[in-house]
Amino acid sequence: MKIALGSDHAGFKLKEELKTYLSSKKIEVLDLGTNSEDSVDYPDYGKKVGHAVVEKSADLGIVVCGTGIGISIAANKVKGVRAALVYDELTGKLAKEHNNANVIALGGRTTSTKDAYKIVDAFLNATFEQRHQKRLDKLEEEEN
Ligand SMILES: O=C(CO)[C@H](O)[C@H](O)[C@H](O)COP(=O)(O)O
Repeated sequence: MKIALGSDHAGFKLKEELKTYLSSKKIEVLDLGTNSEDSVDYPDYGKKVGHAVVEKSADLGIVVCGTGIGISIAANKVKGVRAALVYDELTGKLAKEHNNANVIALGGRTTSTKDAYKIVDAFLNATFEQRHQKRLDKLEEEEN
C-alpha cells in the first residue's frame, strides 16, 4: 500500500506527522510537498496528489490544508478522484464504506494530530460497500 501525501503551508505540520505515523505502520508514503511552512497555494498540492492517485503512482491520497476545504476541492478537479473532507472517525470510515474515496482531506488548523491518526486508521481499515457502486457510477457519468 502506498499513500500520496500533499499539503499547503497550513497543513505542512500535520502532513509531516502523518508521514511519520504511516511509515511507522510500514505503509509506503509518496510525499508530494509542500516542504516547509512558507506560503504556497493549496490547488497545486491537491491536484498533484489527485494525479498521483488516478495515474496509479499511489493507491490512495491524503491532502491537508488549513481546513481541508480548499485542497479537497482541488483534488476533486482531477478526473477520477473522489476526495472526501473528513473530520472524525465516522466520516473517515464512511468515506470508504459509502463513497470509496480515493483521497481524504484533513484540516491542519481544525483537526488535532491525535484525531487525524484515528481518522486515517478508520479510513484505511474500512471496506467499500458494493451496494453504493451505482451512485459512484452516476458521479462518473458526470465526468464523462
Ligand atoms: O482551506 C483552505 C483554503 O480553503 C486553507 O485553509 C488554506 O490553507 C488557507 O486558505 C491558507 O490561508 P493563509 O491565511 O494564507 O495561511
